[in-house]
Amino acid sequence: MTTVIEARDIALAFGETPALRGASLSVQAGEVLAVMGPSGSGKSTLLHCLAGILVPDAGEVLFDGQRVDRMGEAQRSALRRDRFGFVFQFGQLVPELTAEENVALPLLLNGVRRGSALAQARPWFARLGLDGLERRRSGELSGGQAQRVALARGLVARPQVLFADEPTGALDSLTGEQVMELMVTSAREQGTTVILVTHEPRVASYADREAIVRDGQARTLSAGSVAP
Ligand SMILES: Nc1ncnc2c1ncn2[C@@H]1O[C@H](COP(=O)(O)OP(=O)(O)OP(=O)(O)O)[C@@H](O)[C@H]1O
Repeated sequence: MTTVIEARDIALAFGETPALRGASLSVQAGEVLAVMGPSGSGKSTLLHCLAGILVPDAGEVLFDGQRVDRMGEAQRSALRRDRFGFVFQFGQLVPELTAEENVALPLLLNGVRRGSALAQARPWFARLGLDGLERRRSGELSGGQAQRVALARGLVARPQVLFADEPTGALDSLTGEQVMELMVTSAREQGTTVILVTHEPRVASYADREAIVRDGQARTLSAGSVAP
């Protein structure tokens, strides 16, 4: 197994509030890892450090052997754009753009020409059960549809790692399970590693492995909760 991304003993405080206190975690290429733990334990902060959104005060973050914590903002931003995909709790689609333009966005930001970006975006609509919704804007989509569009946007550029922070948190449980199933299946098909923050054990059951964050520290449980 190859480690794709790793946190080594990272600490981060927001002013007086310690969010991470010596958290370590390593994620293998191609695996789906669920990050669980109580509210306020540091899950999102850990995800943001792994993704190069936040820089820890101490410790190391490595992606493909490179020290992410030593990179400048421009380099981290390029890393996020070129190698990572993101899905958040509330899809955060750009409301002025159509669904297919939203999906194509990471490709457009990577310099792919519009025609080609839209051509790569379109197959995702059939794959995620969104046929016919290509031209809708986010205000004209249901929560589950919008989240599937956000998922397609997260995966369209075939990122090495998809970071998902409570991707089903705003959905009812049936819709949430459909989104999870699509996320895990699509990521596995293209070999994308998934790091998924969730409160919900049912959501975590789609993962290969779980990491538990408590009081700013992480520990990983061995495999055993493989997708049904
Ligand atoms: N931008 C911020 N400014 C100040 N404090 C913050 C900030 N972000 C997080 N914190 C604090 O850091 C700690 C960890 O927060 P974090 O969001 O990582 O936890 P979490 O486990 O993801 O929580 P939840 O499950 O409720 O989303 C909490 O005490 C939180 O209040």
